Amino acid sequence: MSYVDQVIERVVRTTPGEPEFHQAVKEVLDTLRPIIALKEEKYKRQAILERLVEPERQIKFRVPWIDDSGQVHVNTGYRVQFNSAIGPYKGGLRFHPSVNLGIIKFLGFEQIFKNSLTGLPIGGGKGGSNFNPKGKSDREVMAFCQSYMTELHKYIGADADIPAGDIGVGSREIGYMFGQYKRICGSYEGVLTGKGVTFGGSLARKEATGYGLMYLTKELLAINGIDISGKICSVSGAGNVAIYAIEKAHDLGAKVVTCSDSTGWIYDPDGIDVKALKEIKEVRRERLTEYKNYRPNAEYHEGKGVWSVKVDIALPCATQNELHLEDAKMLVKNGVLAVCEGANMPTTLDATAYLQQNKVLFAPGKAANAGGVATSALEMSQNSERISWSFEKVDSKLQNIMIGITHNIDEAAKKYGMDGNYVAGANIAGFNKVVNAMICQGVC
Ligand SMILES: NC(=O)C1=CN([C@@H]2O[C@H](COP(=O)(O)OP(=O)(O)OC[C@H]3O[C@@H](n4cnc5c(N)ncnc54)[C@H](OP(=O)(O)O)[C@@H]3O)[C@@H](O)[C@H]2O)C=CC1
Ligand SMILES: O=C(O)CCC(=O)C(=O)O
Repeated sequence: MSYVDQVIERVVRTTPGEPEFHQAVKEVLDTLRPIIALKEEKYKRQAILERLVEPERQIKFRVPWIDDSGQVHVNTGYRVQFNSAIGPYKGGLRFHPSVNLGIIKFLGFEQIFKNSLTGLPIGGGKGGSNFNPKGKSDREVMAFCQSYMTELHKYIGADADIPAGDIGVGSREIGYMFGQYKRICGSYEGVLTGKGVTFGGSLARKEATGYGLMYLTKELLAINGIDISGKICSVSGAGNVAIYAIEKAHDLGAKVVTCSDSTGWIYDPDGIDVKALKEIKEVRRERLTEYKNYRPNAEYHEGKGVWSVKVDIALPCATQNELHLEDAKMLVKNGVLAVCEGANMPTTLDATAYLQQNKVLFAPGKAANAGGVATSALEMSQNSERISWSFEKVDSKLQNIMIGITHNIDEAAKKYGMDGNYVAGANIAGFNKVVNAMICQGVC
């Protein structure tokens, strides 16, 4: 059995019940085979892969909180500090009822390579809870966030581990957690990113993941001789990443005709109205059923279906494993040119393979959505310097980072004879830097 297969087998055997983590490890290690083969003995002796797939630390804790009626609830909190070879742990917090250790580990593992691709000094981590913020009052969300931070503060710090947002965690939650950290530690420091701009947040962080996705998509198409202007796109999700991906796609001359949430999806042939979407999702925190009140010509459908619409570019921006083989087949049948992932691991392994076999340009999330964490790292720089940069300055740095990532993954794929395989390109480029740092730092 090859070294890669031994490590995959060991991961599956020793971490039962973590299918998303297994999926992420398989995807990365499979594409790294040619690189690992070049130095197999050295990596084996150093147990590089065994160290890479084992988190440096995983923290699991009780989060008790009181609802508005006086009832006490208990949720489980997590923080997985995966790899600090190239910088302090960095990665978001997810509050969603589906959260478990395996999901946080897959996200933390992906984050190692993503953060490496940004070119900035940040290691990989992720956290969250099975708490569901949906339908909770602001006071209940605050009570939960304060309780979560009361435990988490022991393990994080501006130079140690810097969490941010993810599904279910936006500026409201980050604000409550920042307030509690400050209160407990008596320290005003850049311990979280995605903060409000009046207390240390960076301009353009809110927009960064979605905008970054579109900067990379535009560049990837351009490398392949295609102009993004005039292209029709489908987006899934209606949260932070989806909203700002749609906004930037429209700025770039493309038209997004779909979005979705966990209950249904919208088809708007005139292009999604971003102002209405922001009002529904960011301000009123409502369901997408409300969209028809703003745009009577749009269609609302229950359940899933965005990938059945004929488009040039598909942008999954909701959650993991939301684009399946049947969806990939439908997209290919409808002539899709590119699939660029705004979410983390939204495309299943067989769907990814099908898209690649059918010559669809496929940009994996760890490259395509890296603009969020990159801008978080820019927020950390501003916090350290005690200054705030203008929106334009941050946005221009973000554009340069995303263009850099696009060329980096393209060149890495070419260098190892896998021209056009951007999954391999992203994994190779991310891996090389982290492994080099791990070897230089000795056995730790
Ligand atoms: N925020 C960031 O900066 C970054 C986020 N990401 C990734 O992007 C994705 C979206 O994150 P973000 O936009 O921040 O999260 P949000 O919570 O802002 O939005 C998530 C959206 O996806 C929908 N959704 C979530 N879970 C499911 C599900 N199980 N089935 C169907 N729809 C679902 C939500 O529906 P509903 O409205 O009903 O809840 C919502 O519309 C995630 O994969 C995240 O890890 C990646 C990089 C950075
Ligand atoms: O901004 C960050 O630190 C993390 C963003 C994130 O969670 C992600 O890239 O998946």
